Amino acid sequence: MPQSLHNSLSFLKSANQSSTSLERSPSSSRSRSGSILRAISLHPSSTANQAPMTPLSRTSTINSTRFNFEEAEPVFSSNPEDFEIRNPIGYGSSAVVYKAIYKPRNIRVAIKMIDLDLFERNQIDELRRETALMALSKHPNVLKVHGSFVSGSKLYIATPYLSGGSCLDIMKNGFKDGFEESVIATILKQALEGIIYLHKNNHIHRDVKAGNLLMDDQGTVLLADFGVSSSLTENNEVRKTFVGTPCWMAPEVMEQSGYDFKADIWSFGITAIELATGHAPFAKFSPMKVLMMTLNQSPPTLNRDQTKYKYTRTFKEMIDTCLCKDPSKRPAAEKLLLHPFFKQAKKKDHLIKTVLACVPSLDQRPHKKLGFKQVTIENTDQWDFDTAPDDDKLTTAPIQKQHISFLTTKMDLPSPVPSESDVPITSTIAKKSRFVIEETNDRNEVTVSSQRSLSPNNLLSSSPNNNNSILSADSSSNTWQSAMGLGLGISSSSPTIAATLQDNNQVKKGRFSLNQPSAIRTSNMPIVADSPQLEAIPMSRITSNDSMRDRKSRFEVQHLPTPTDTAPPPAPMSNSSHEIHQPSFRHGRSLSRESVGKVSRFSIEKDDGQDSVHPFETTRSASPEYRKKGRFELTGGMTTAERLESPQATLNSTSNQASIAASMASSKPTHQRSSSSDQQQAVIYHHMEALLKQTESQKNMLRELMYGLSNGGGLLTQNIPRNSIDIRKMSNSSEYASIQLADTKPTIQNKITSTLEHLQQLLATSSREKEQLLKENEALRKEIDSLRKLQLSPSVLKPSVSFHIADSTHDPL
Ligand SMILES: Nc1ncnc2c1ncn2[C@@H]1O[C@H](COP(=O)(O)OP(=O)(O)OP(=O)(O)O)[C@@H](O)[C@H]1O
Repeated sequence: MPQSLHNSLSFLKSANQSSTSLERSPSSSRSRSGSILRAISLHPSSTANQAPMTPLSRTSTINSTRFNFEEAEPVFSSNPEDFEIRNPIGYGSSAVVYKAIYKPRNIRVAIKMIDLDLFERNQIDELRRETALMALSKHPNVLKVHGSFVSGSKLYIATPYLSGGSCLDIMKNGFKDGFEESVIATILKQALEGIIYLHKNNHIHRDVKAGNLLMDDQGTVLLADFGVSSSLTENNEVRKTFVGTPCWMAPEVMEQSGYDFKADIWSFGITAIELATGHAPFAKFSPMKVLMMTLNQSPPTLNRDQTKYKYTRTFKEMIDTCLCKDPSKRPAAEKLLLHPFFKQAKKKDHLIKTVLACVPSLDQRPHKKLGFKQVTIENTDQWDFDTAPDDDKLTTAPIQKQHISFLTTKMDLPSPVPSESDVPITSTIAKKSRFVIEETNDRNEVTVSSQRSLSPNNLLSSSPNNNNSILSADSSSNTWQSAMGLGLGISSSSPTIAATLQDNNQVKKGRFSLNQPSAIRTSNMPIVADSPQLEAIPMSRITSNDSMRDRKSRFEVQHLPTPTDTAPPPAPMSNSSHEIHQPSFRHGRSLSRESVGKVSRFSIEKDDGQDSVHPFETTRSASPEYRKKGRFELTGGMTTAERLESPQATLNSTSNQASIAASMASSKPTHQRSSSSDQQQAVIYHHMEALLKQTESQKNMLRELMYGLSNGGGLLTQNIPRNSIDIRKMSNSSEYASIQLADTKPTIQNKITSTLEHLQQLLATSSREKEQLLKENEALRKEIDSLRKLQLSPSVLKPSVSFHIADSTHDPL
C-alpha cells in the first residue's frame, strides 16, 4: 500500500479513541471547521485533560450527553491480533462482513473488510471521515463503529454483531414477498429515528435501503453502512456527488443538480416499497434503465393490489409523500415520523416473534458471493473519461467538468459449505472491455476473467488471519496478478502461473505477449518450447513502461517453471479451533488512473465449464439474483448480458456509457438545468468522438493482433497443425467448440493452437462488433446532424439522443 494511502488511513487506528460524540459536533462547529474530523479536534472536550471516551463508554451514554470517563483505555483496541475472524456473514458491494471475536473481552463482533485497492484516494478520505463519524454515533438506531484498523490494503471495521442481519437478508431468508404492515411500520419507525439523528447532525446517509437496515436479536433496527454517507459541505450547501444505489437513488442525486437530506427521504420511500414487496421498484431493470425510468417516469408507488399482504391507504400515502420528485415537497424526516402510518408501529420486540423467529440465524443462512459494479460521478476539475489509451485521452470538454471512475469488483470468498450455487460463473462476470484469458495449469482449459486475481500467496496475505495470526498481512505482500484490468492479458489461474505473474501488476494497455522465463528466452522472438515440463501459459500484455515499449505486436511464449518451482497450494486456514475462511479476490479494474474505465479493450472468454474454475477462483456466482446491487460510487464493465440482467447492480461497463448516463441524467428536464442546447450537442459530439476513437483504437488493436498472428506469431503458427480450422470462417461458438484437432498429442502445441484459434474467433467477433459499432456511430452522427438542422429545442433533443447513445454503446466489443 502506498505510503500516502497508509498515512491517510493512519487516523483509523485512533478513530475509535475519539473523544467526542456525533451529537457533540453540532452543525455550528461543523460549519466552522468544514469537516467532522476537524470539528472533533476543535471540540474542547478533545483537548481537555480528559481520558478519551471509548466506544463502550459511548454505549453507556446512549441518548445522553454525559460522558463516561471511567474507562481510561478504549474497550476495543485497534490491534488486529485482538480480533479472531471467523466465517463470512455477508457480502456488500465493497466489503465482506465476517463474524469475529474480540478476544480480550470475548465479545462477538462483526468485522467489515474493505479492500482499499478498490478506492481512490479521495474516496478513502471520505471513508475515513465516515468511519470516524460512525465511531461517534451514539444513537440506538445507528450502527456504531467499535474500532478499525488497516492491514495491508484492507481496512477492517469492527461493529457490533447484529444477529438478525440486514432486513434484505431477512427477506431473502423467509419473507421473499415482503413483510406485513405492522412489521414494516415497526422497522421503518426505528430506521427513521436513526435518519433523524443523522440529519440533525448534518449528515445525509445517501444509501438508505433494506440492505442497510440491520436488526439485532432484540428487534432493534440500526442504520448501517457509512460507506457512502456524507456530511454536508461547510456552508450546508447541497452536495452533488453521484452516489447511491440506483433503485433507491433520488432523481436529484442522479441529476447531480444538487441534493440534500431529502435524498434520504426518497430512499426511505423506496425502502418502504422494498419491505412491502421484497424488492425495490425497477429492480429487474438495468441500472441505465433505472436511471431513465426514475428520471422520466412518475415516481414509483405501492401497488396495493399486487402485494402478498394487504396494505392500508395510509401506508401508500406515506410512501407517496416520500417519493415526490420535487425534494422540497418531501417532508423532513422529523415531520415524516408524525405521519399516521407510524402509529401502527409496535415495540421492537414485536419483530422477535414476527420476524426473527421465522428465519434461520445469521450463521445458518446461506451467504452468497457477489459480483458487482459501482460508479462514482462527481464534479471535479476536468473531464477524465479514462476510456481510451493515454494518447487518446479526452482532455477537454466544453461544458461541466466531471470525473468518472470505474471499477468492477467481484468478491469470491469460499463459503463454509460450498454449494453449486456458490460457484460463480466466470463468464458472466468477465467484462467485454478487457481481454484476459486464464488458463489452468493442469488442464487444457482456458478460463477467462476480467478481474485481477490474487495469487494464493496473495490470498494468504490478504487474509485477515494470515499465517495463523490475525491481520498480519502487510502491504508488500499485496501483489496482484497481471490480469488487473489491462488490455489484452491472459493470465493463469493456477498457483504457479499466478506466482509468475506477480510482477506484472503494472501491466497496462499495450502489446500482447506470451512470456517465457528469461532463463530460456534466447531472443525477443517468439519461442515455443517442447520441453514437457514447460507449460505454456496464455498471454499477458507487456507493461507500457517495460523495456519493450517500442515494440508492437510482439508475441512471446512464457513457460511456466517446473512444478518444483511452483508456489505451494494454499493450505487450509485455521485458527485455534475455528476455521478461518480464506478470502479470495478476483478484482475488477483498479481505480488507478492507468486502468480505470478503459473501453478499448477486449475480453476473451471461453467457458469450458465447471472444470475450468480454479479452486481459488470459485467465481460462478453470477446468477443475476445474487449479483450485488452496487452503489454508484465505483463502476466497472459489464457484459451486455449483465447490463441487461443485473437487477439492481450497476450503471455501465464503460466510462463512455457512464458519462453518457451522467449527461443523460444531467439533461433530464425534471429539474432546471443550466446547460444550453449547444452544450448538450457538444456533449453528444464529445461522446461520439470518444466512440469513434474507441473504434479506431479497437481497429488498431485488431490490426496489431492480426499482424502478430500472421508475422510476429509465425513461429506459433508453424506449430499449429495444418488441419486446424480458421475460426474466422466459423459461424458460431458451438461450431468452434466442436473442433477436433487431428493432432491430439497433449502437448503445449495444442494449447497454443487452441488459444490462437480462440483468439481468432474473438477477433472475428470483434470485427463484426466493430462494424456494428461503426454503423451505429454513423447513424447516430446522422441523427444528430439532422436534429441540429432542425434546431430542435433541448427538451426534444435530450431524450431522443440519450436513448440512441445508450443503445449504441451497448457492448462495443
Ligand atoms: N454488524 C453486522 N452484524 C451482522 N451482520 C452484518 C453486519 N454488518 C453487515 N452485516 C451483513 O453483511 C451484509 C453486507 O453488509 P454490507 O454493509 O457490506 O453490505 P450492504 O449494505 O448490504 O451492501 P452495500 O455495501 O451495497 O450497501 C449485510 O447485508 C448484512 O446481512
